[in-house]
Amino acid sequence: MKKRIVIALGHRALGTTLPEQKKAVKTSAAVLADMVEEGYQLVITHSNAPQVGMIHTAMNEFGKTHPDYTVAPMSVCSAMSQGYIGYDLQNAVRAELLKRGIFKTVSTILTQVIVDPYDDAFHHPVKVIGRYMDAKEAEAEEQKGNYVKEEPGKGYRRIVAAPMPKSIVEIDAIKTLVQNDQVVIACGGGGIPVLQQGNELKGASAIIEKDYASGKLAEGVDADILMILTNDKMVDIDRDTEHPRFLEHITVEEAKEHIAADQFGVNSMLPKICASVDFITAGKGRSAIITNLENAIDALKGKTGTIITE
Ligand SMILES: Nc1ncnc2c1ncn2[C@@H]1O[C@H](COP(=O)(O)OP(=O)(O)O)[C@@H](O)[C@H]1O
Ligand SMILES: NC(=O)OP(=O)(O)O
Repeated sequence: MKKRIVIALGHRALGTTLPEQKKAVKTSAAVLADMVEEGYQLVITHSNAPQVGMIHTAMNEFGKTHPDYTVAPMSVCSAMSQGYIGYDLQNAVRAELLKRGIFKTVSTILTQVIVDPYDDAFHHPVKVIGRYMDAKEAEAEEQKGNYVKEEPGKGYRRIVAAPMPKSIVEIDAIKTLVQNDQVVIACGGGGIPVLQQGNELKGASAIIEKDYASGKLAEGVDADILMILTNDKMVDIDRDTEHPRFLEHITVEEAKEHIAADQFGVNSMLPKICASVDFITAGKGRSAIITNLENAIDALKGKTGTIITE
């Protein structure tokens, strides 16, 4: 039976601007097509913070010349980012598969993810989105009721709430496609955060951390492997000391010990490790791999990367 894998593409595998993304998806598509050739069933997901910030800025610019325009909600910008990234990615993967004589539908599912309206994250925005702003632009954002954070020496960035994903609304559609051996892109940018109100789903002003959504997605499609592709070949510990150590193969228990020892960046590596631990713990025989695009295929063969198992 084919192994099912959820692959989460981070910033490096996607690029941050339009031309960068166009180029990056081609490089990523070649690796994703290698995985199809290796016999894996793929569910792909991705980051979106630079793209969603860019879309939000563009929508606001439009508003300046259209007085009856109301600011585009973050959930709408999130949906646009899924469409825009998914469009580039699905075409790049489709073309790469065709080049190899593989005829497989690649589609993007516009995915909504339910969040809890009482999630404490709504009171403590931490998720950085978009480009750097100068002090004047930052002040204008604050006057609109938005939150900004200063990064000394670099400028200001917008920050939004990052509530935890509770459930994936379109999970049955995603499962149907992957069960039929099609390539699916889903839960992009952590999914569009929505609040359940009776029969209605209302967009929430937030961005879900894509690593947590990736873990939920991997659970939802009952994947064998959750692969998170980020900047570095391996996760390390004691990284700010003279003796950093790469983690090759660790168990969930060891991962938990490193979490307790604050070994991981709170808004960068920690969500990747926590999502991996939750995914592995929720099933049997599962594993998670954290590495970069260049080493993805070798990591699947157990030759490199940080591999986490039960
Ligand atoms: N212990 C760690 N090992 C490896 N990387 C870490 C660690 N702690 C923090 N990081 C940071 O996590 C970054 C990757 O996370 P992030 O910037 O969120 O990227 P992505 O877009 O891939 O999700 C790395 O570039 C590194 O700076
Ligand atoms: N949604 C999300 O987590 O995006 P980034 O990985 O770009 O921060």
